[in-house]
Amino acid sequence: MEKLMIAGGSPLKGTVRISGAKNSAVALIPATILAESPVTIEGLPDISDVQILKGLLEEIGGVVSFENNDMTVDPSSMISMPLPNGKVKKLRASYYLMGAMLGRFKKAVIGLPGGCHLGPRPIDQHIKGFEALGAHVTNEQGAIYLRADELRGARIYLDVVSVGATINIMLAAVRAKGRTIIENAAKEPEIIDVATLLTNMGAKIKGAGTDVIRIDGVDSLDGCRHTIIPDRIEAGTYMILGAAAGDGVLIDNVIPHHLESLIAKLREMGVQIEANDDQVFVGPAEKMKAVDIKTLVYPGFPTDLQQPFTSLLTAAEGTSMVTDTIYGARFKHIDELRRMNANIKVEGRSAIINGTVKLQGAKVKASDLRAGASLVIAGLMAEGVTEVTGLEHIDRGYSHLVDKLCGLGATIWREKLTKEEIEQLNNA
Ligand SMILES: CC(=O)N[C@H]1[C@@H](OP(=O)(O)OP(=O)(O)OC[C@H]2O[C@@H](n3ccc(=O)[nH]c3=O)[C@H](O)[C@@H]2O)O[C@H](CO)[C@@H](O)[C@@H]1O
Ligand SMILES: C=C(OP(=O)(O)O)C(=O)O
Repeated sequence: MEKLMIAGGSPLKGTVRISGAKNSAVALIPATILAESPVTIEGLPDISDVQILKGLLEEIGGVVSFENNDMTVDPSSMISMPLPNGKVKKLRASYYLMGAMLGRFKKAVIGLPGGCHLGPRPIDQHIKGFEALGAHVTNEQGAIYLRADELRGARIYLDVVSVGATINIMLAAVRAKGRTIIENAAKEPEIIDVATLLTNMGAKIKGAGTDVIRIDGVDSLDGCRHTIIPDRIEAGTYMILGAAAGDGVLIDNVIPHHLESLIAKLREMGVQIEANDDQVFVGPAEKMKAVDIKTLVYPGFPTDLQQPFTSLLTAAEGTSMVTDTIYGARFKHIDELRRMNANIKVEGRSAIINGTVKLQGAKVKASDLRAGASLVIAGLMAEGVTEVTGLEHIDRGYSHLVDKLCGLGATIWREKLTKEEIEQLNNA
């Protein structure tokens, strides 16, 4: 086990290259199950979620190679092995094995997923979709059992706009007989990315990226090559970092259109932002103004950037309010930021941040992935040394974080935890 050591205060400068999108990667990899021949996905991020999914595909008989960020999956010998426990609980996106295996084998047994603890994260809309397609779905001792004699296209209205349910239903429906219509679908860029891969495999999908997706099922899907989109959340994290502790940071390999809500908010604070086709420059701000943000489904402000943004707001002059309408309890980072001298109150679904304060280095713990990102940003803004534990969360979603930050001039390194520190963490 390791911790991150951050000596704050050195202004960050230079260029950082963004990796492939985690939330695409974790759906594209299971989608390969649906093909009859090898699929190559180029530009995957080096994160633990990708490694775990690779292991899961191997457990069901896939032949997988992963070199230089490109993964080739030969799914031809896969079988519908039950995956009730173990690795499936280490990440959220193992739920995509349900849709993909149901689509290909018409049966699957998958344990309930893990992922960030952000309050309740039900999968009722995924199950509603599978049932509408003709699957019989039961929950037995924490594992979801899915079985269908045949999948038939259906009209499915999502009661909640859900990224996971939209993609999962799409994965199963591409191999159903007839037409499926998903209404009130999520519109995140990762959904378009998955639809692009499936279309290249031979699927017939229209409307991905809008709130109505039409899928005409096909009998079989073939292998293909696909290049993943850049990670808008990783890019957004570095943009926030550039504003919080930067002296001119160029973010390379980004689709600025995916980050319009963040760009608008940073500009409102007084941060200088210049965007071109695939780069965003974040310039230094003399003084930053407090702003309010409310997380919404895409293209609204992403919940996954709410926690990193909160750290930035500690340096803004005045009172800011952050409201998370997607995950009302996504505030576990706040206690840790308070340890670092932040002046933040949580009331219901909102955090109220009073600035400006100078953050102070402290020993803090990442409770989830983006809490980790918020603490790293805070550590780089702070006076003195910050120690961040809970790196297993950060490693789920940030490829080569230390190397990328060192490349921008940060003083940050990983250190092994001592026996005493491990004991303290286990007892906390
Ligand atoms: C692997 C992945 O892509 N993770 C992302 C995905 O998570 P995930 O796909 O789990 O998030 P959803 O879009 O499904 O969740 C949105 C909201 O709907 C609720 N809900 C969802 C499904 C359901 O069946 N029933 C239900 O009530 C959730 O509790 C949440 O309040 O989108 C989230 C919202 O943008 C992001 O924070 C996560 O980074
Ligand atoms: C919540 C997140 O991830 P997951 O859904 O994989 O837990 C995230 O990426 O911020």
